Amino acid sequence: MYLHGTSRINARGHLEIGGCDTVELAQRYGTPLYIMDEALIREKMRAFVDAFQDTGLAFRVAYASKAFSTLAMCRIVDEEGLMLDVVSEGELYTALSAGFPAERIYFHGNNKTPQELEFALDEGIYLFVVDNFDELMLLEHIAKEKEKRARIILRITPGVEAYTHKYIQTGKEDSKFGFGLDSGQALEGVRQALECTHLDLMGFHCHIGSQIFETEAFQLTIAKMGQFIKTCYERYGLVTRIFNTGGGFGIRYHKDDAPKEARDYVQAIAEAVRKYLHDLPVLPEIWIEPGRYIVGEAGTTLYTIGAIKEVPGIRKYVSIDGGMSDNLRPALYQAKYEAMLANRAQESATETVTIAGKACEEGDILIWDLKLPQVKQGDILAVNCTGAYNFSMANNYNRVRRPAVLFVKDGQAEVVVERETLQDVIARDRIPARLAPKKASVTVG
Ligand SMILES: Cc1ncc(COP(=O)(O)O)c(C=O)c1O
Ligand SMILES: N[C@@H](CCCC[NH3+])C(=O)O
Repeated sequence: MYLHGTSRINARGHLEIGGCDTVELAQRYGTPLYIMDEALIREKMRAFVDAFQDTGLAFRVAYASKAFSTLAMCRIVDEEGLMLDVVSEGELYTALSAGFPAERIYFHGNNKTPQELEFALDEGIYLFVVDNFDELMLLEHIAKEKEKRARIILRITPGVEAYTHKYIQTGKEDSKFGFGLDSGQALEGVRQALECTHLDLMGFHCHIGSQIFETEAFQLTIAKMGQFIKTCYERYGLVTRIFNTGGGFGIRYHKDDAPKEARDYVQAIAEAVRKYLHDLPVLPEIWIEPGRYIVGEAGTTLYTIGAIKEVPGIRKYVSIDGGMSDNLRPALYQAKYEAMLANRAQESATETVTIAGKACEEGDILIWDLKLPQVKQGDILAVNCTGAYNFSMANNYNRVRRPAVLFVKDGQAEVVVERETLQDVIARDRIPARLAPKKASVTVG
């Protein structure tokens, strides 16, 4: 397994992250357990900022909080001075509750509700990324009622197909997101936005997908957007102040993945910006909004190995105490992960096994054909690169309790999200009086 950030094998032959022995963490906090390497998160954020600083462009780096959003994470984003992209009132509420300044937050989403728009407007967020004509009218109406002005940028679908899973391609013309560029919707969106008396059109956004390795897709997008931005200036005199090129930068989940460094992505973006936007009256501020690249490699999930079943001559299923409830990505995108035995990290692989989750679904397979030392019940499996879209997509299917999240750094482990309790599982259930039991039958929990 590829070791990221502060991960290493310690003298006891155990996987260590952030100076903490993961086997001890599993014993102390239980499994499944999400572990986040705080130093690596910060390093990734700084890599983008440093790379942009070297380009000399005016820029902003945002963190896409959908990848992993908790109060503690928002504190780190704030301390590192990044902007924050939220896509729901829940993410916005999390950020504000963490003391994240509203003026560094902006709001994404293809169906923001009136309640969400009002909440965000009242809190004074920096801007809204308007996704469609209906939202444009709705936001104008709400801002007018409140006698406020809202900054906006329009989300444009540039018609670029990035090489990634089709469920996470978002830049193609046939997408639920954004104003289509090729169809002319984008230009019409600009015309309508400029007529809105309570909206300030600051610029544009586009995001072509996620887990993208090639820089060419970003450059092609900038080329198309550069042309569009020029057309907007010529036709409407619109000076584009902000051009957000989105996120989507790929990471190394698996040995076959070949991502680039933050610097490579930024240099490619900067090169394309200079090439395709140089003849504008003002070069817009360039924004990016990575999620996965910042937190993905920083996350590791620990599981305890339970039942082992051999299907003679076919395969050996090794079951863990989690699965698609804490990591939906293999079931949803056929995502591939690497893993190791955290308690026997120096031992060489002698068998090929399939890691099965505990959900009541045949498709709950976390990793097919993984090479490990001879596995025993009670071993601790560490799956790496689980920092993005694992905790944030976790669910209670089968009424499974969602795991705790730890931040580890310099030998210290801190719980940033508690493990759900059995009481949490039923906390919002109500029994109508007519169905009330004579007495509760549970004695634990
Ligand atoms: C609009 C938008 N911005 C940013 C992101 C973050 O993407 P990633 O985590 O791949 O960087 C996404 C998710 O794909 C997105 O839809
Ligand atoms: N959740 C997805 C990516 C989509 C991100 C947001 N548009 C993943 O796990 O890869």
